[in-house]
Amino acid sequence: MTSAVTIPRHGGTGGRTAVAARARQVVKAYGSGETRVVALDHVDVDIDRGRFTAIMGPSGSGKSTLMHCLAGLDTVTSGQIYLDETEITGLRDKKLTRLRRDRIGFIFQAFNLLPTLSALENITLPMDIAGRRPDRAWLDRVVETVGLAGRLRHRPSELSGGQQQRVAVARALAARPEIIFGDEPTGNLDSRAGGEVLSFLRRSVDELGQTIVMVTHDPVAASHADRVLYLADGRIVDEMFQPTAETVLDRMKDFDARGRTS
Ligand SMILES: Nc1ncnc2c1ncn2[C@@H]1O[C@H](COP(=O)(O)OP(=O)(O)OP(=O)(O)O)[C@@H](O)[C@H]1O
Repeated sequence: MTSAVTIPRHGGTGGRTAVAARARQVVKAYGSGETRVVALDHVDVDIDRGRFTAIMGPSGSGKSTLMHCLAGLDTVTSGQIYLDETEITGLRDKKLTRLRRDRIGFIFQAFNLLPTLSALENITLPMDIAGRRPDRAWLDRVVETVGLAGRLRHRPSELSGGQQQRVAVARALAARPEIIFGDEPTGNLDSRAGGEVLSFLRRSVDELGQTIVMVTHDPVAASHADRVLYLADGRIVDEMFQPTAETVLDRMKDFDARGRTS
């Protein structure tokens, strides 16, 4: 363990608010007239800092749209999104790009690693681009947390899918973003590799104080979260704290029985 690193704990928010991100009355509509689709219908949500939140719901319910709007990857039709105290809706492109680069981390289903770079070079690439010097002690801690020590000189093609996604997780964690968004981060992995990645995400919340929001279809993946939000037809219709795979699955069946899912 490296003692030089300050580890924020639950409750200790480092002077920031206990809510990492907020959506207020967010509407996102695509198209117009007959083809208009309301993907988000007046969504209000607070994302707690230092917690792991999963977003679930049937196909087309608005999960990715909500994540993209919260992360400033997509604009909203109306309403506001805040990252900590910064309202990101209304920020101009340049400022938004810088905010995403400096304050938000992403993990996608496709690992998006550069094939010619080593694992370590991939991990530090976003910081290199931003001209930021990686905090060595933090980087060591992250690499240790995601279990990559000994693999750092390997190229992505020399790593398994699970290891590649762990590099992507380390890349997201290395810059110490305020919040990490994951869109089906284990969607391309078998259950064992997926389980490993999920436990590293869990550890990064418990041990590094990271805030994570993850879209998933998988009750087992959702069971690693502290809280599950359920979307249906662009609205948050339910939530669950301290989920287990069984309780999540039961809740999904319940929705099915009530005809709320497609
Ligand atoms: N670029 C777009 N143009 C038009 N409609 C869109 C666009 N993106 C999403 N939609 C629509 O918005 C709704 C919500 O889509 P979204 O991708 O957020 O759902 P999801 O819950 O993430 O679905 P899935 O689980 O299938 O990925 C859907 O009806 C979808 O067809």
